[in-house]
Amino acid sequence: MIEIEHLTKRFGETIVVDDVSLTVDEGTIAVFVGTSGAGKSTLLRMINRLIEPSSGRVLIDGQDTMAIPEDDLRHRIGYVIQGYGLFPHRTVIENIATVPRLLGWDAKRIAARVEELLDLFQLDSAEFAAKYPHELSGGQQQRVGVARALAAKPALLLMDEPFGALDPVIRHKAQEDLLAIQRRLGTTIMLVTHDMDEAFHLGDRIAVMDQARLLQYATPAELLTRPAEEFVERLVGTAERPFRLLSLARVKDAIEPGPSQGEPLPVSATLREALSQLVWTGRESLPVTDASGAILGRISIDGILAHGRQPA
Ligand SMILES: Nc1ncnc2c1ncn2[C@@H]1O[C@H](COP(=O)(O)OP(=O)(O)OP(=O)(O)O)[C@@H](O)[C@H]1O
Repeated sequence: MIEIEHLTKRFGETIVVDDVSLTVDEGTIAVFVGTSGAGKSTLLRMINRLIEPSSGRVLIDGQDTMAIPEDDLRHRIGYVIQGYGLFPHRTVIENIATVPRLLGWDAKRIAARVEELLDLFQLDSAEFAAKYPHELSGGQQQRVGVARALAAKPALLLMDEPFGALDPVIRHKAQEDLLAIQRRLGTTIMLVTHDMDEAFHLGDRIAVMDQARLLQYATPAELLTRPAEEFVERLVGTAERPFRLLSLARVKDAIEPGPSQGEPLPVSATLREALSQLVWTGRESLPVTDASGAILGRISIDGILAHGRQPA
């Protein structure tokens, strides 16, 4: 668990992060959004002490980060930035092995871990292991960057606009891969983004910052249905609200008994995907199937709309 207590950063007279307190539960993703210059990156960098706090403290699993030597701290916390920060003169393997080497792992253990990560990130070892960063596509570099950050099994992964340089298709794939890997490894993640869709897709909780202050820290559904301030409401996008709510719920949450006609929808689809398919096919309802293809019931436009409505 990560506990941030009254964290503040001043540069001269300017307060860049103002008395921020929040907790990130183990194995969850906290996403930071807000206007440019709100202090998101500074907050993130105070966690691994790339920037020293002016006041307040950060506890990792109950331990004050000020009591941990800086090198140890950075080995325990993975850090991924836009542009990936790969070492240009080191191969993919050498990049990924950086922290395990610094920690003095033996060669066999390092090789096994690198192999495991290449596999996890779908980078074929025979093809990629000996390549240099400039020989990789942006998406591949991004995967190596995240693999490197995870190499020594860090307790926490900090990600500052990790997908900012990727095109929309690769970006979506990178988000899906991150979610799958995070669920598998149980890593705690704090991620900064400008992209609200990304925030709603990835965040167990979303922190909204403006002018150095934390305005709200809540689940995606709470941000939509109970925004703390008008700024939060505007940032999440008033026109997008019902659709974002629908993307947070699944077909299984609105399934009804009874028959229906047409191409079935998987029970794992989001209600937004289901609505899109219903509108596109011009139907009032569609059958729903489980992973084996068995029909479970149906999903209807009326059933979906009830989930996107403003709460009473
Ligand atoms: N070393 C520094 N000295 C003085 N001011 C700084 C320093 N680093 C950052 N700032 C200022 O602190 C404020 C917050 O910057 P920060 O990068 O944390 O914001 P951000 O929310 O991450 O913005 P963006 O979304 O544009 O990356 C900015 O106004 C920035 O100019």
